[in-house]
Amino acid sequence: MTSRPPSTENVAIENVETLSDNWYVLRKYTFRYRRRDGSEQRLSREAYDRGNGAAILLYNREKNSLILTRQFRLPAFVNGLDDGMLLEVPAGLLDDDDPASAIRREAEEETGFRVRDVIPVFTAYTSPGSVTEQLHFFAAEYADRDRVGAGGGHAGEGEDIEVIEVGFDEAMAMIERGEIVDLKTIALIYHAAIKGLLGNS
Ligand SMILES: Nc1nc2c(ncn2[C@@H]2O[C@H](COP(=O)(O)OP(=O)(O)O[C@H]3O[C@H](CO)[C@@H](O)[C@H](O)[C@@H]3O)[C@@H](O)[C@H]2O)c(=O)[nH]1
Ligand SMILES: [Mg+2]
Repeated sequence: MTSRPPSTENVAIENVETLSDNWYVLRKYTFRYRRRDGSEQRLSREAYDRGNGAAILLYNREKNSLILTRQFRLPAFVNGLDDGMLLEVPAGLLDDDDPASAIRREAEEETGFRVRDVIPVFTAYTSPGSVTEQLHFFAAEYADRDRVGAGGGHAGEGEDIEVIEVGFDEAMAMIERGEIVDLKTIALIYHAAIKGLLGNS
């Protein structure tokens, strides 16, 4: 996020306080907000800034399949996800890369697949009431020969990522059975269905 807060004729940020700056940054913003009826309110809101990210649907038309990752997610674990193991499309933070470069890097680190052409699908705020993150969604076709490594992520950073190839029909059924419960993953699988990337065999 930019260091200088934005403003409009209806919103003026008056104060920014850093509440936590440990791994990522939690800030408290105090701002004047002009309501639609013209009256003004002074409000404060907290926003968690962990940077922006990218996610990708890796799909294979011939096999009618896609690549998912499975890893332990502490926030989901402490909020009701049985053993904390979450199925997701490959995804990661941009760090200092542009979205397309970042998702190529993350796809290879996490799954071992080196993808060439990545197609931008859409960009969306993942949790706009509390988290600043914008997530860039991509799709790319993969083939077995594109696998150049085992994936798995960075063990030194605590990543322990299992790579799973799933049939499209099974992935749709897993959403319905509540076995795929990650929103970015559901969004990309539904995108594949709606656009006929998979499932139209
Ligand atoms: N030490 C420490 N490490 C952390 C912490 N939080 C995250 N990490 C480490 O930071 C790295 C982040 O990995 P990425 O692959 O870049 O990000 P991600 O966690 O997969 O995030 C992706 O999925 C998120 C959830 O859907 C998205 O929010 C995000 O945009 C991105 O797409 C991982 O090695 C993770 O263990 C923390 O509080 N402490
Ligand atoms: Mg990741």
